Amino acid sequence: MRAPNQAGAHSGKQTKQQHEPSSVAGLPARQAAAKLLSAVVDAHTSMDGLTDEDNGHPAYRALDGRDRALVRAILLSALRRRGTIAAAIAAQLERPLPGNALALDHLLHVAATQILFLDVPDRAAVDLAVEQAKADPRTRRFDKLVNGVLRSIVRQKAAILASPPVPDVPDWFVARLVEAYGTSKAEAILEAHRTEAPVDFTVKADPEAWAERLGGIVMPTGTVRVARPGGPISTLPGYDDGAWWVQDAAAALPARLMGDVAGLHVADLCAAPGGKTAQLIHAGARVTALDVSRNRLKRLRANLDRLGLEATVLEADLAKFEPDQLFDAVLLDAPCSSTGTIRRHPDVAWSKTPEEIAKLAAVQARLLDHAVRMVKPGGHVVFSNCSLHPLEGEQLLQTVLAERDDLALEPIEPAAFPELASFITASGAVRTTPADLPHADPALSGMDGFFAARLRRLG
Ligand SMILES: C[S@@+](CC[C@H](N)C(=O)[O-])C[C@H]1O[C@@H](n2cnc3c(N)ncnc32)[C@H](O)[C@@H]1O
Repeated sequence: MRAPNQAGAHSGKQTKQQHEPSSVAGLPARQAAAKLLSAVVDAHTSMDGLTDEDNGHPAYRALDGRDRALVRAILLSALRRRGTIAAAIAAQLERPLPGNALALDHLLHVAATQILFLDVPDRAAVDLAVEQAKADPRTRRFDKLVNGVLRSIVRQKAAILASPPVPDVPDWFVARLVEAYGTSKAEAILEAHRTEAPVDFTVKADPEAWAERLGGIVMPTGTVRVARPGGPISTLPGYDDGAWWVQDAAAALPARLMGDVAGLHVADLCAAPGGKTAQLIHAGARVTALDVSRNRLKRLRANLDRLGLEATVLEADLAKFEPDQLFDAVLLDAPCSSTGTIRRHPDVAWSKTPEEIAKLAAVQARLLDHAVRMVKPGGHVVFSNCSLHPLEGEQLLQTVLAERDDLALEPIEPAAFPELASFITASGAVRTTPADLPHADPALSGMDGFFAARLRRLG
């Protein structure tokens, strides 16, 4: 198949997209999927924002519930398997698409995703893609190429899916993983990323009984894990009674590193939507939960209400916050690149950039400085985030500790936390990745990438 030449394809930047009104069923959903895919990979926008039911992308909000669900499904698979899909498309072309053929590229990705990974009839995926190409001046002349490439992918589907895996994240991301974890662990992380994450629950009590009721298993760390819950979360048993909350197995670890917090006044900084706040209150702490985001604090309040738990909630920017008292202990679950959550949010690998990771590391160092000032001398500060990149974890901590003499790392002892032993690093911090907590069933494997360290304020 011949790829279009540079002159024949126009980038979104050069030509305004002019969609003709479409009466073809299913076409608006595919058009919206291509627009949102472009927003993630070209404009580095997060999928959560684009698919927000009230404030999301207009093309998404114009769809009904069924089409919105289809767009989300297309995007999740298109981003999770982007390398595989790109390779399948490239293999059908005599030469690569030019870099400015973005609209055509996104259209092909959206259609190939449906053919390879979704339960959409192949014929519908191909025909709608051809219609989509014809409806857009940037792609109109390539309708035959679209048809040929996609039909070829349909014919080769089994072989494509059986071929050796290629990375489904950008090259820089692979390089960072290899640098941090070595080739074989990096490959295991990339493999874990290919399967959708299970749903994890932190339960107030009796994990075995809840695992049975929810149709899941109890993980070695105490989290209840369900591969495919039988319906929306809010319809599951125990939801209305506040018996549990959804929280990845790795996200449940940092609060536990604070040890026995019963009776202590603990500040949960960067607290929303409140998973760790709930753990701390449930463990007997008096908790002040602070976050800068009003919307996210609304979710925190709703979550605590449902769980029947109480905290003092503060809307404030931690970087400017001056407490009128010092806390016994502080948890800082800092805003980060979220690259540890790639299985749940496959857009993260494509929407984040190395520059952003460096900036976020600097923000976190500043927030940690404020967090330390808020704890009484002798008190614990647990610092955590859901990044896979050492720049935001191991390296950040090393720099902070080298710069200040009022802070010491208090290593996590495997004897005190035997269930965490395999995640404890040589220096006594906790590091998890999606390749950890393996299970024979990939749908029950893995956990988010997290870094957590326990520090003590000395003076
Ligand atoms: C990783 S999330 C926290 C997740 C939460 N700890 C939990 O377990 O549910 C990071 C949070 O940091 C908040 N945040 C970002 N910058 C902040 C700042 N300068 N001050 C306070 N909160 C901030 C964000 O609004 C976000 O809710």
